[in-house]
Amino acid sequence: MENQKTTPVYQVVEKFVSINGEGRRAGELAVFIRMKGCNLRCTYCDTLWANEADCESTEMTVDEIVSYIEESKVKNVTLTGGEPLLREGMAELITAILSDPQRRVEIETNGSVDLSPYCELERRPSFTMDYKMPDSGMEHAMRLSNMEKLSSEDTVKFVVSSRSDMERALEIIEKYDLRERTAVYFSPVFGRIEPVEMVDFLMEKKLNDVKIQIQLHKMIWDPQKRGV
Ligand SMILES: C[S@@+](CC[C@H](N)C(=O)[O-])C[C@H]1O[C@@H](n2cnc3c(N)ncnc32)[C@H](O)[C@@H]1O
Ligand SMILES: Nc1nc2[nH]cc(C(=O)O)c2c(=O)[nH]1
Ligand code: SF4
Ligand SMILES: [Mg+2]
Repeated sequence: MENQKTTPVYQVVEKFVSINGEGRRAGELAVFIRMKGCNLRCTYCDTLWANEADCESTEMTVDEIVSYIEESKVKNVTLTGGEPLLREGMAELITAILSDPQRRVEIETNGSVDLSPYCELERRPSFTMDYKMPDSGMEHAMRLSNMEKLSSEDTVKFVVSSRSDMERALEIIEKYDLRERTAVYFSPVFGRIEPVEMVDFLMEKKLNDVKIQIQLHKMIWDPQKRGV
């Protein structure tokens, strides 16, 4: 009995179907599963509520999450948070979701958690990995060994607040040859920087193969609205 494996449960703070407002599949329908809790505290986080210890959550098993996804009839699944990769049993959940060959799993992750265990899965999820900028206050937490784990199916996202953040992003892009490895996105911290300033930066630096993306859901709904 002592070695009996316990079934993992996941603390889910919200689940919903929407269009993906971010990343390579922006504009497509996706099912979102948002996990509670985060190890970082970015200055701009739009989901801080999900990281609070007293945030209400529902304990869900793998089977319950997969049933919810199945019932939605939506193929794109986004696991987010909080920080989804802090949870025990994430590999098990990803494998169960991907047992349907039609589905795709995208993981929004904060750059501080080792991606290796998930790269070794039989079907690998797609990572949208933030590299946290100086203005987030969390750059010190970046796990640089993740850079070499990224493939052409993944994305590195720089969520920038200022010109100096963009200068830093450019240093990182060049240092790790990111455009040769993976997709590279710049996204504005909502309301903190004018997107036109970002376009000007790309033009000034002749920065090819970098995409600017504004969170689409915040254009469609009230930017504070949850569950969309
Ligand atoms: C809420 S986080 C959850 C996943 C993970 N903790 C992370 O940081 O990647 C999802 C995405 O939203 C972005 N984000 C959070 N607050 C934002 C804001 N105010 N403006 C733009 N993007 C934001 C994060 O940078 C991240 O790419
Ligand atoms: N519509 C919508 N798309 C998203 N893509 C990534 C999100 C996230 O919070 O990780 C998100 C979100 O919160 N809403
Ligand atoms: S890592 Fe993600 S969830 Fe955590 S504080 Fe930063 S943006 Fe928010
Ligand atoms: Mg969000």
